[in-house]
Amino acid sequence: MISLPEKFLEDVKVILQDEYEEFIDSYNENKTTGLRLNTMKMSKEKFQKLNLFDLEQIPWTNEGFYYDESVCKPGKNPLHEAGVYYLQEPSAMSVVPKLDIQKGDRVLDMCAAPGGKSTYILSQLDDTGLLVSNEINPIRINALGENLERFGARNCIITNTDSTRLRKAFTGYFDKIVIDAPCSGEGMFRKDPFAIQDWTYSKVLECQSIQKEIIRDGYKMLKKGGILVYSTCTFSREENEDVIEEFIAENEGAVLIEKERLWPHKIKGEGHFVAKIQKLDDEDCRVKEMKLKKLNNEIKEYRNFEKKFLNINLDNRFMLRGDNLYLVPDECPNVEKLKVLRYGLHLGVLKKNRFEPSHALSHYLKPEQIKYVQNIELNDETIFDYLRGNVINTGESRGWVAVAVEGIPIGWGKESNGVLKNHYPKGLRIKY
Ligand SMILES: C[S@@+](CC[C@H](N)C(=O)[O-])C[C@H]1O[C@@H](n2cnc3c(N)ncnc32)[C@H](O)[C@@H]1O
Repeated sequence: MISLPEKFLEDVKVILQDEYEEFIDSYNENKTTGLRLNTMKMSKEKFQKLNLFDLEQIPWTNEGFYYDESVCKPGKNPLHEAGVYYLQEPSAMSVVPKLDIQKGDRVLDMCAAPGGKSTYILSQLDDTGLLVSNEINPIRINALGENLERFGARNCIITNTDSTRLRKAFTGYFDKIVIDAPCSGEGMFRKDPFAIQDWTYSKVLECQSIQKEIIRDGYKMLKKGGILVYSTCTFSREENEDVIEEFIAENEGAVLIEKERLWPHKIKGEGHFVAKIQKLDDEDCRVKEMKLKKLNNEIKEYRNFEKKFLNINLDNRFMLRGDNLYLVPDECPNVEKLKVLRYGLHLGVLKKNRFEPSHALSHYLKPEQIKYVQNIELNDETIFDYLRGNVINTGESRGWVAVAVEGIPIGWGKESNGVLKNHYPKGLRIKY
């Protein structure tokens, strides 16, 4: 049995009373592990037909499955690199369904890295609406960028700022907001011994003060009728009910729709707290649309690439940042005052007399939108060679070719004289 902080145990005993022993016994069980399907890339039916990893349905999430990490490693499967699924702790999958995302919604994820909630929101938006995915930490934001890119994000802006600046930019703008707040991480104890070492009661109180600030700012960014979902992976009353109750008491128009605790002795998961609030009061919104310059000659090389290698013609909602070309979301607020990591989909780089497509573009496009696709079966070792950065002998000379696994594009290669030169990004190449 792992050794847990005394004060933590005392507080949980007060909350759980008769159930306390059952809760303590759950620390003798193994941690649970799950994956969540990206339905923009593969249907549930097709995924289940592949019969991988001996999966078991997670009851509260249609797209979520348990797997047993002692018998399989889904993180090392090429479908993971292809963005077909995301590895996520099962109880954390209970958060996004509470948002009841509708196609076309404007959604904000305020504390987004590494992307567990944002990737889920993206698949539910299904290439419509807008996701603003924000992360305050400039290092953690890189993993967020990679995960969103892998999921095939187009209608997504990634910002790197604090809640106050965000509030000033987006007052009254969003239909849905998720705050997966920084917390003392008590629900991580079974998963990560460092979380136990790192825990102190002062950390609980420090987190509470940050949480109160974030929820205040978050609420201001909702439009009338909008929904805010607040969640933590911790058990303390201070960071959960206390934050929500104080907030509701201070805001007349805020209605608590539901709150739920997932306990590891009651469900198969590490534990979570989720509260859903609706805003009934008015909020003035002054957010302006981003002004886009029509680009013609500047993007000539992109248009040449498109004509030669794609089967689609993208709308002229382009933006140039240096020589980086972006396709901005259909609805794009002016974010010029914020620090932005991605303005929608990064299409690629305009170089002298040529266009080089981005890795993100290969993940966004459907195979039928690409002229040349080199498909590799999941059980063919060649796919691992590609992911390691090796060249592939194809015997053809088609130029830009998307490499796909089970029909899902996973990256680019440039083919000439029968050889496909590898363009899988160096930082993502696998070492096994
Ligand atoms: C629980 S994690 C988010 C996990 C993420 N939602 C997911 O599902 O993958 C909380 C995040 O809040 C960020 N954070 C820390 N302090 C913050 C603050 N003052 N304002 C906003 N976010 C903060 C942390 O960097 C961390 O990435």
